[in-house]
Order: sequence, then C-alpha cells, then structure tokens
Amino acid sequence: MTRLIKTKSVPEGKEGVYDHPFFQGLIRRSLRYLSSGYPVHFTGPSGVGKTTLALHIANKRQRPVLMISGNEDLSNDDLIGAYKGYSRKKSDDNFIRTVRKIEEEVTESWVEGRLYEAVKNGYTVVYDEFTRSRPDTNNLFLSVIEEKLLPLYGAKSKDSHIKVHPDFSLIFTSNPTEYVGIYETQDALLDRMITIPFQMMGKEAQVAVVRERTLIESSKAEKIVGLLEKVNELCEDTQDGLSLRASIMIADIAEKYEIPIDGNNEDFQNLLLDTTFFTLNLCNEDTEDLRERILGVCRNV
Ligand SMILES: Nc1ncnc2c1ncn2[C@@H]1O[C@H](COP(=O)(O)OP(=O)(O)OP(=O)(O)O)[C@@H](O)[C@H]1O
Repeated sequence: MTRLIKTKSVPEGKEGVYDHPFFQGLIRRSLRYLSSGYPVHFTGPSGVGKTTLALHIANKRQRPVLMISGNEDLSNDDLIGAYKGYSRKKSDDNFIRTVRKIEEEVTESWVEGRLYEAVKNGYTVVYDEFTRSRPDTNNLFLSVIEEKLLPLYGAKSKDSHIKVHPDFSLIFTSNPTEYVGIYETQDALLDRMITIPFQMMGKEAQVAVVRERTLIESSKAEKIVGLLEKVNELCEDTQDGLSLRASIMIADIAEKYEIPIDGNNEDFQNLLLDTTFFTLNLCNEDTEDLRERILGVCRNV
C-alpha cells in the first residue's frame, strides 16, 4: 500500500527521455511549485508515464520519497497511525492442577502512519492514483496542504495535530473519472493543487522509453511505436487507447524470442493481436472485423 523509496540523486545530463525540452520545462516548473509549497497533480489516461515522471521529480528533491497507492481500503489509521496492542497471559498452578489463571492486559502503543512519518520528517510523497481512495480519507490532505497541519483524528493522542515539516511535499497522480473504481475528486482538494493534464508523449519520447525499458535497437523501437500509433487510430475514443505498456511488451517479447518486427510474420502478428486486441475492443462500438483491421495495419509495417 505504501512504499518508502530510497532517494537517489539523478545525474545531470543523464535523464533519458526527460532530456527533451518539453519534459525539462515540466520538471523545472513542477519543482518550483513543490518548493513553493503547492502540490502538483498529474492526471491523464493509464500508461502514459505519470507515475514514472512523478517519481523522477520526487527523486530530484533530494528528500526521502514515500509512495502511497490510492485504494478503497486506505484508512486514516494507515495514514495517521493508531494505538495498537493487546496481551494475554495464561499461567497454570503447579500444585493445584485445576487452577488456571488468565491475565488479560491491554497495552497499547502508538504505531505511526506513513503520512504522519512523511509529514513529520519532510519527505516527498507520491500519492499514486489518489482518486481510488475514498473521498473522506482524502479529506485529511485538505489541512495538510492549506494549514500545514496533519489532524490526528481518532488517534486518542493528547495532541490534536502535528505540524507539517517545511520540506514536505506532495505529488498526486490520477486517472480520469470515467475509469472503473475512481471517485470524483472533491473540488476543495483540486483547488489546493496545481493540476497538469498529461497525455501520451510524442513519438520520439515513446521510442526513448521503449529503448530504456528493453534492449531493442532504435530502428525496431521506432517501427513498433509507429505501428502502435497507427493501430491506435482504430480506437474510437483516443482517451482509452493503447498505453506505453503495449509498445514495451511487444519490444521486450520480440527481442527475447527473436521475433522479427515484420507485419507479415505470423509470430509478430499474433504478438500484436494479443497485446492490443482487448484494449481496442473496449474502445470500439463496432468490433466486427476488428482483428482483420488490426492485421491490415500490421501488414503495412
Ligand atoms: N521516462 C520513462 N522511462 C522509462 N520508462 C518509462 C518512462 N515513462 C514511463 N515508462 C514506462 O511506461 C509504463 C507506463 O508508465 P507509468 O506507470 O508511469 O504510467 P501511468 O500513466 O502512471 O499509468 P497508470 O495510470 O496506469 O498508473 C511503465 O512500464 C513505465 O515503466
């Protein structure tokens, strides 16, 4: 649910796809907003690179990075912490066998929640897919952002809140509300963050990502990305189309099993169909001949 990620400094001039001026500008602006105390929120379709970018920016802040994954079951206890503990002692009398003494003792100790730890120590938190958590859980972030205080609701603590460390910062990511399992975000929360819509990156950047994630050579990565862009045009709603993951999977498997990037090769055709058909089927009202239409695009590679 939450992960503390070791911070590593990103070497200057070695940022792969993020060397591109578009990303350089976006990263620079995001770092400015975070340093000024404003959370940044990347929102966009699945698999366009939001989480990877959020983690990259978080690492650049040179503070420990904590990743929280939004989910229905995330609770205030997980985020703030809770008193936990219970002990039960049983002793038998050595002289009178029928005598058994049971002592029950409730000794509670405070277990810090992950947000509590991050707020106290000034970590950078990447709250991934935060709209998958219940809105009442996310309410906690309102005062963290605005008043710089973490309220200790229900924590039986004598303090009502703790102060937010000046180095603490938050990066949110989310998918659009039409995705399954997504709650509508409260306006009050959105109003407190800088929301940057994130779409699929350009072709050059996609090729760089595929090359970074696999061992494939440049010309092959270009062919795959170009093909998937064309195949994606079969999707009626481009918001729900193919993600970067499809190109990465095709490049990875083709490379491992020496499948040629050739639209007339049966292995390649099957690989393309297996990795794209399901998604394309979801984003098309008319699914008749969809396989044939995909193969038609493929043969023209
Ligand atoms: N800059 C990058 N360098 C290398 N790989 C990347 C980069 N950006 C994205 N990827 C890869 O692309 C895939 C999708 O990226 P990511 O998980 O960040 O997307 P996302 O938009 O957060 O998706 P989701 O909304 O489904 O969580 C992942 O496999 C990721 O490793």
